[in-house]
Amino acid sequence: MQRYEGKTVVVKYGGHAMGDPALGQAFARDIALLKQSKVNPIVVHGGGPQIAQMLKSLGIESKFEGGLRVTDGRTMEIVEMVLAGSINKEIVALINAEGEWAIGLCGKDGNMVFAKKAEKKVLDPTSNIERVLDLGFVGEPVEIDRTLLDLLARSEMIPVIAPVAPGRDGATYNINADTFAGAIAGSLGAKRLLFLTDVPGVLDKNGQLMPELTVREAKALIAEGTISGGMIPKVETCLEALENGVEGVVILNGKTPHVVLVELFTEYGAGTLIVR
Ligand SMILES: Nc1ncnc2c1ncn2[C@@H]1O[C@H](COP(=O)(O)OP(=O)(O)O)[C@@H](O)[C@H]1O
Ligand SMILES: CC(=O)N[C@@H](CCC(=O)OP(=O)(O)O)C(=O)O
Repeated sequence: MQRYEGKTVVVKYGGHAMGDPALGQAFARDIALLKQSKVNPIVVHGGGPQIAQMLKSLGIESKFEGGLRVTDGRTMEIVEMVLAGSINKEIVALINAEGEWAIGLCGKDGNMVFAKKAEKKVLDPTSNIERVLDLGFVGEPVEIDRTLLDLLARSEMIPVIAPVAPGRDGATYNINADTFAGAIAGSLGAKRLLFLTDVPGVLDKNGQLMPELTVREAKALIAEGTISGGMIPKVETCLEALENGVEGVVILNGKTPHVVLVELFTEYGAGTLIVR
């Protein structure tokens, strides 16, 4: 445990890893245990499937471009309601039930994160011309003020953060939770950034877990197509976080009970560790 004492560990808790009450409780227990072990845990959560469900119940269709939710004004209201409201408070309550003091936040609180409208470019396969996608209120984090997080690190509180942030233009932006977690971890120079997803980690051509990867190896796996789909932006976020000063990033299965503790406190860990 000593290896992480006094160190910051950012845990990205994805929407696909949530839902099962027993798993949720095990996750909250791990986070509580980190705090009790003098580690500084910070939870950044997603909630893609839960947003989709709420939109559906309101008769609004979910639309994605390049893995990002096209977010008009009405959708942004629902995204904020679900992410910074119900999901955020659910995670806070789970951690509090383990005897700790969690505090639910989003980028707006304490002026923690400012975003700007995302400029996602795609190459049109037929014309080979690059075009900029208009994703509405999808943002990317551009300014992070660590004052509040530093204050909380010295307190009993565990921050639980939703990936919603204001822009200097007065709008509210929806940010991909992986991107948001990477930006927070980078700004704090975190010791570890853990991504809890729905696969054991990065798998090789034969579907076998790769316990450790360097930046160079990860780039090669993307180029040869072994890393594909949703794993591409996740690994790219990992590489960016490493460039920004995070010491190690791990992709692991959030559906395995107590995976956070197994990763941090056993010799072999649990998922794929990516290092510089
Ligand atoms: N080499 C690979 N190793 C593991 N998963 C991969 C790989 N290539 C593509 N994937 C896909 O990436 C998915 C994880 O990305 P994503 O669905 O975006 O995760 P999340 O919703 O947790 O953010 C896996 O479920 C898997 O289908
Ligand atoms: C811009 C964008 O796509 N934002 C995401 C934010 C939530 C998220 O990323 O949740 P997961 O981690 O569960 O996928 C969305 O609206 O779904």
